[in-house]
Amino acid sequence: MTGQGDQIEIGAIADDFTGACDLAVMLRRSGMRVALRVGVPEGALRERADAVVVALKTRNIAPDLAVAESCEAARWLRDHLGAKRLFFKYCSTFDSTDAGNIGPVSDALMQEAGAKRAIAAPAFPENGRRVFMGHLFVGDRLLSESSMAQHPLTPMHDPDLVRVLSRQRSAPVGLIDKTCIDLDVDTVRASYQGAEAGTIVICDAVSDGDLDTLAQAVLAEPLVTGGSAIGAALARQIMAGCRAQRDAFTRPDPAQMRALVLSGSGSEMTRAQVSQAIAAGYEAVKVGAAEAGQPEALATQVLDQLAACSNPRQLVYATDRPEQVKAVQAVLGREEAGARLETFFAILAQQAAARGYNAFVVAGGETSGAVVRGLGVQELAIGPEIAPGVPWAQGGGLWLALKSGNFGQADFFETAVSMLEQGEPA
Ligand SMILES: Nc1ncnc2c1ncn2[C@@H]1O[C@H](COP(=O)(O)OP(=O)(O)O)[C@@H](O)[C@H]1O
Ligand SMILES: O=C(O)[C@@H](O)C(=O)COP(=O)(O)O
Repeated sequence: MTGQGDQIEIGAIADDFTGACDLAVMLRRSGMRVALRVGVPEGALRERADAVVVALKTRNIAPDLAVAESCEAARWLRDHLGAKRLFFKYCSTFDSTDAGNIGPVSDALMQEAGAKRAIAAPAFPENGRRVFMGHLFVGDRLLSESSMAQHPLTPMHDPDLVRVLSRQRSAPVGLIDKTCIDLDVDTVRASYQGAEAGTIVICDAVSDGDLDTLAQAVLAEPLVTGGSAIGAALARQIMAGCRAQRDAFTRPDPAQMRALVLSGSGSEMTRAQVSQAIAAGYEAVKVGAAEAGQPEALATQVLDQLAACSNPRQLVYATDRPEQVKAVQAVLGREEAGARLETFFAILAQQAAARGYNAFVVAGGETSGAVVRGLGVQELAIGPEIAPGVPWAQGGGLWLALKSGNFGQADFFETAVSMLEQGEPA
């Protein structure tokens, strides 16, 4: 497809790091060469790429800061790379609060892209996130009845996405529902183009076929917003008939590999994954927000404890039941509790890398953002997919698997570590 000096097909801005990896690997599936940059980038792109994903940590920061960083990234993608279209990646469970940041960032990116309207398509059917009549389902439950209602930072209590997004922006929010998607691409496009200027249109999708219809309808649009699955559908359209590209990912020498699993996610699936790893014999150290007030000392203590054991399967986790998390938040405050643990994991990763660990499996979006920043990794090459939406990635001499809270099966940690060890084909 495109080469150095050419325009890139998709310039994407992700609101968290696991989401960035998710999007990158979903784009890669169609044969695109994907580059992932950490933080607001500067300068030129060194590698050849069809799509570039900028990983930001803007999901839970003040809306004006999220807007400023996202716009800066958008300008880089447009002005330096000539991105043909912008893509705003947020969570397939629409993680946000009434203050934002999906609404404010989408509004600002519409302006940057010169878009009259934009779709909002969070559905990720392969991971059980579907939108029907504007309502988001996780598996067979409405969003508000799923474990997302208990999320430590963005508890989701309303499954009606038109209502959710309407609270985050003053311009209109529309809906293209499944009955429209089931007609044909032209009808979907006409419905989208008929929406009043400034509208963000929530889009139903219960299958990848629905997302393909939507992608065809908005292929020429300057901005698309949603989850990684609509990104993958766009990439399928763009890459139809093109030859798959090889990417820059290489595996570690198995003899040199030292892995550490870090879990700061409170999500239901991560809780199952932590339990399974402990049951499978991982050396597991639990940390809490109270003792994370002294992050350097705690990190040293944890690593000393791990160094004293001969078990190569090692896990450090803050993951706990929602009641326990709420109890700690009641004392420290939601933000302080989360920030303390994120700082701890960032320092722990730094210290671990200095002691020779070179492969990190990290559970949790905010946690992954903190860890990657702590490690100072600035760009990642995307490798093989461990589970839908979770790749191994390589950068700064390290290998990273950044897992969204609810992604992967119960044995994810062992699957990830053994996959890298055994050198499955990329
Ligand atoms: N035991 C705990 N007590 C308080 N906060 C916690 C605890 N465990 C994790 N957290 C915080 O909850 C947040 C989880 O967010 P994140 O890492 O994005 O996970 P997920 O991907 O599951 O949403 C982080 O800020 C983390 O520091
Ligand atoms: O779209 C998704 O579901 C993921 O890519 C994602 O963003 C999940 O967020 P975290 O669970 O906070 O990592």
